[in-house]
Order: sequence, then structure tokens, then C-alpha cells
Amino acid sequence: MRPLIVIANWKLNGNLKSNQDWVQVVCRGMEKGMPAGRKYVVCPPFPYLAQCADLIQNCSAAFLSLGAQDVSRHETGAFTGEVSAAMLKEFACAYVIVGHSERRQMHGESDGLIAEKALQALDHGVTPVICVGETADERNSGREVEIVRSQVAKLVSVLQDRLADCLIAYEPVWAIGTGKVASAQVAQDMHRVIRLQLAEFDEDVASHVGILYGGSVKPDNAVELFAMPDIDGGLIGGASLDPQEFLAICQA
Ligand SMILES: O=C(CO)COP(=O)(O)O
Repeated sequence: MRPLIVIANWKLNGNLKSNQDWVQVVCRGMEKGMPAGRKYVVCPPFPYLAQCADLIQNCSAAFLSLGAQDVSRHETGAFTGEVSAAMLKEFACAYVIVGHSERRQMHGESDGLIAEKALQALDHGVTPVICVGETADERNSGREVEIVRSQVAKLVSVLQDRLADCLIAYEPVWAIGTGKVASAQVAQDMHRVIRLQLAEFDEDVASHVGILYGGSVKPDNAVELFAMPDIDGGLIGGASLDPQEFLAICQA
């Protein structure tokens, strides 16, 4: 059985005070009891990883894990502004998001670079959460399956059976921050496409890999999304900034 995983992606949000309040509210909520067999992760901006690691450690409900929003494909060296997987590991990051559509679009990240970043994370014992997804234009022209399959094909060719230790997040770009959530069936259909593609490579890998949905997930649509057979959790942006909303999604 694949566990259900809910990940808060704060993006470029947060400050010392609001982070402290957020972790306190979420921890207190989780201490009251959470559904069994689930995992929860928070991904703050880099400068707050140490603060959040400390806050989480002091939380008696050992539910919440820490993740980062990006990682360098390099180990070390003259790469100004980059953060390595080894550094993330030192700050207790168990997960890292790679290839988010905002990085693909605004920073020109390619499928090849994203696969290399995932390899770096794996080499340092950090689980990569690899994002894929089509734009509105690609879906409107009926190319959504072709686009997502080409993104996944690159992951399979580079990562091979190490994909078993990764998570994939299907985040249709048209659903991110727009309030236009993919219907549970539309999301399930694409998750199925991805899982079948992984099965073409290796059935074991396909049955192992958690595939999360991201894009305008809210407490009221999470229940239906998470009930789908190939949806193994969610990557939550806007709704994760409010600790009560995030908690409600974790409990959905
Ligand atoms: O990009 C996302 C998570 O990584 C989704 O963002 P929203 O939940 O704000 O649509």
C-alpha cells in the first residue's frame, strides 16, 4: 500500500513569526489525532529550513517532515546562489520538490536538468518530488497526454529503477493558483496514464511510486481527489499557507 502524502509548498511566502505560528497550529492540530498511514511535509523557503527543523523537532506529534523547494544538480563548487542536496540533508530535509512548473517556466528548467536534480537528491538520501504537467494551451490542443508522457519518459530514461524512491507530482499548470482544480476524474485519468507508463518500464516501480496531485487543492475538493485509486496525496500551494486549511486537507 502506498501511503497518502500531503505536502505544503509555501513558495515565496513566510517570515519568522508566521512560520512559528503555522508550525504551532499544525502540530497542535496533529496532536489531536490524524488518519493512520499518512505522511505530511512542509517545504519553506531555504532560509527558514533551520527554523522549521527546530520547530518541528519540538512538536510532540512526530508527524510532520521537512522538505525544500529546489536543489542544485551540483555537489559543490562555484555555483552562486545554489543549494546542494548535502546541505538540505544537514538541515533535516527528507524531501525536495524538483521541476516545479514555476521553475520550468521562469527559470527555463529542462526535463534533463530536473532528472539530474532528482539524482542528486537521491544520492544524498533526500526524496525528490518531481513535478510534471501540461499548460492550458497544451490541454486545449489535445496534447496533454503527449506532453506529460514526454516529461515522464525523460525521468524513466535517466532515473531508471531509482524512480521507485521518488514521488511524482502531477500539477497541471492551468490549475496552479487559478482556483480551477482538475476534476477528480481528470486528475485520476492522468495519474493512470503516468502509472501505466511507469509499468511499461517496470511493474514494481509503477506500483511503488506515489503520484501526488497539485493545483488548487482545497479542503472541500481534497476528499474526492484523495479517494481516487491512483492519487496518492497532494502538493498544496495557496491553501497550505493557512495552517487550519492545511490541517483540513491533511485530514480529508
Ligand atoms: O503549485 C502548487 C503546489 O506546488 C499548487 O499551487 P496552488 O495550490 O496554489 O494551486
